[in-house]
Amino acid sequence: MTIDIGLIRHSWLLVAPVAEKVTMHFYGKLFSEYPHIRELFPAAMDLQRDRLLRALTQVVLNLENGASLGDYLGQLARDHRKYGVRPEHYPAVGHCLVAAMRANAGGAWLPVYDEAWMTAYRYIAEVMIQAAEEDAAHAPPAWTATVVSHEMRTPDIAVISVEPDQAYPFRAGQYATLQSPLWPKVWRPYSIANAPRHDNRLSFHVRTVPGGWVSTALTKRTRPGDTVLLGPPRGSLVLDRARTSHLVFLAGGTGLAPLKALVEESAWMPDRPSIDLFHGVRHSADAYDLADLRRLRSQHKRLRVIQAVSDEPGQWPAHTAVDALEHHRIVPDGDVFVCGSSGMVRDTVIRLVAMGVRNDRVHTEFSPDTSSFVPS
Ligand SMILES: NC(=O)C1=CN([C@@H]2O[C@H](COP(=O)(O)OP(=O)(O)OC[C@H]3O[C@@H](n4cnc5c(N)ncnc54)[C@H](O)[C@@H]3O)[C@@H](O)[C@H]2O)C=CC1
Repeated sequence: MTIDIGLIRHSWLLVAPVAEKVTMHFYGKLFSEYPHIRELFPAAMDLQRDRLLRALTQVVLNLENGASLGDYLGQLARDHRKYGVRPEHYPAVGHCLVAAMRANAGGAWLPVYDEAWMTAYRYIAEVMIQAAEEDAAHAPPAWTATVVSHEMRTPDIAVISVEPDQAYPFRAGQYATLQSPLWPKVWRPYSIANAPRHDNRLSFHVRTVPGGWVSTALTKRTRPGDTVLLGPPRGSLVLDRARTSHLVFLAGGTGLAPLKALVEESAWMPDRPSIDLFHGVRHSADAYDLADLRRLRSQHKRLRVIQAVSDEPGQWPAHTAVDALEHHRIVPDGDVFVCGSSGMVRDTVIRLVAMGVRNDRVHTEFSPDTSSFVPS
């Protein structure tokens, strides 16, 4: 089948400015015409709507690039298995999507756009159904994991270790989506804070987000012996083992989690890289992982850990992780990994590039179906 990329792009330009209206219309139509599909979704749909928008944008932007579109759709399909999506749901979604775009294009929608989108959608559905089937041959849609330890390290940061009920293959630096039984169908991403271990355990750094359902459930209402659900591992914040001699890690708050996993992984490499890990926190009391970082430093002689405190008047020099990097006059000559809030990541990358660090040496997490990596 040939997808008419020109028609898809042209029609997308008509609806992109009213994309939110399109998604509202889409879900309204989907749930009224196919009520059985409603039960796959959580009660509150706000984040879900955003995800659809982002997924559609990714598809439209990547139509020429078969390999990257295939990878993206494959990941989307594997991740959607945990929602209970089945092949028979795809035609309903395609039908409602095209109808929602047509209805919101201000009368400018042409019949040829219908055909172009249905052709593209059939291709997307085929790729996703096949990827989900292949995945089902060796992995469950989600893993049940038992909480084995739950430590409140500060009044609002918990370090939680879980043991999945079956093997959970992942790479250091990746993240998983978590669901608490207190909020069925609501998933939130958290980085896995350790490299793969023989006992299969995973640890997560969770800060209570005010009003955040999952983060509050995990920090305040979860205890050892409880279970959580884990979606499949995702993300590309991983080490390229071939080119690691000196690494700089810049973490903001609980953005430390994936970088700690990378430190652990590199500690086991035959040619251990030297690592400068900068951990930025707002107040000294937020340095929730000092004891573990000290333990890591004793195992990894080429690891340097520098804590930076940004919001304490009287502390000098008051700084963020990247301020501390400059203060120590370290000029990164290898890969630099940055993880924290989206503002921290954005501003840190700007500073790094201004310092002369090459763009392709800077690694950040970008989750394609969330605007930024925002647990809540
Ligand atoms: N828990 C996890 O597994 C992961 C969390 N994250 C994200 O990391 C963030 C951590 O948040 P919190 O722990 O509340 O820490 P936070 O956002 O309060 O601050 C941590 C540090 O980042 C600095 N910072 C904040 N904005 C900055 C900016 N624009 N430029 C430079 N530095 C800046 C602060 O001054 C502080 O030193 C959250 O946005 C979370 O979504 C990211 C990946 C994994």
